[in-house]
Amino acid sequence: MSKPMLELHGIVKTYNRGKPNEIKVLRGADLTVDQGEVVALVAPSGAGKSTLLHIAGLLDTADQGQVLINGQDMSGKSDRKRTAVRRDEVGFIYQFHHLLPEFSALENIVLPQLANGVSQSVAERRALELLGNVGVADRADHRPAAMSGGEQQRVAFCRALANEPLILLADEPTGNLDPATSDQVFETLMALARDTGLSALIATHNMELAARMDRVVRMENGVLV
Ligand SMILES: Nc1ncnc2c1ncn2[C@@H]1O[C@H](COP(=O)(O)OP(=O)(O)OP(=O)(O)O)[C@@H](O)[C@H]1O
Repeated sequence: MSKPMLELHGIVKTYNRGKPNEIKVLRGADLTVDQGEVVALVAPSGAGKSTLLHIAGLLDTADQGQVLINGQDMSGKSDRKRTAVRRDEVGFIYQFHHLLPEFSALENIVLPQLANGVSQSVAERRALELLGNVGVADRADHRPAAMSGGEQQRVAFCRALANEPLILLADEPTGNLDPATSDQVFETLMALARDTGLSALIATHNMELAARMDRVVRMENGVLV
């Protein structure tokens, strides 16, 4: 039996409501991602992929509609509750990685674990293992500014997985990567889905990569098809 991990029901989002520059980005988007399922989200630039991911990841709120995470309806929940669910159950890879510039790659992956009560030694071991999976263990002591864009992206991927989320949301996670590295990150993701039941929703412009995921959904005129 498949278990829904992320459910979006009738998500509506309008920016600049009532103003001349009003833009209706989401007009009733529905989506279910099951446990262990990796779904590609494909749409032209500006269609609303980031908006949808931010709402799904509880970083933003919808005007209408419901977001359920692991069966739990998050609509109307307090900020405190939403923050706790986001921290414990959701991993997010931003379009622009948002690594903490004053900390090393390792520290960027250790810190969210410490915030979740994991010990320093366990957190470091996990961070190094994650970095190793995507071929950047030798960059563990580098700060983001001393890494290439692709290396930073891979560190952001590891950070998103640091607290063993149920759901990974990613905004163009392989955008800066060459084909071989992109493949390595992708294979790591698919192995995690297979072995740990991680669910993922991945926005991408890379159609070849999208076709290798379990399912592709397209955003058209503010709905998912
Ligand atoms: N905070 C905001 N205020 C007003 N308009 C916004 C805001 N955020 C996004 N938009 C607009 O909403 C639309 C959807 O933006 P979004 O970033 O979700 O698209 P996207 O599909 O992720 O694009 P890309 O592939 O280029 O990253 C765009 O027209 C954008 O200009």
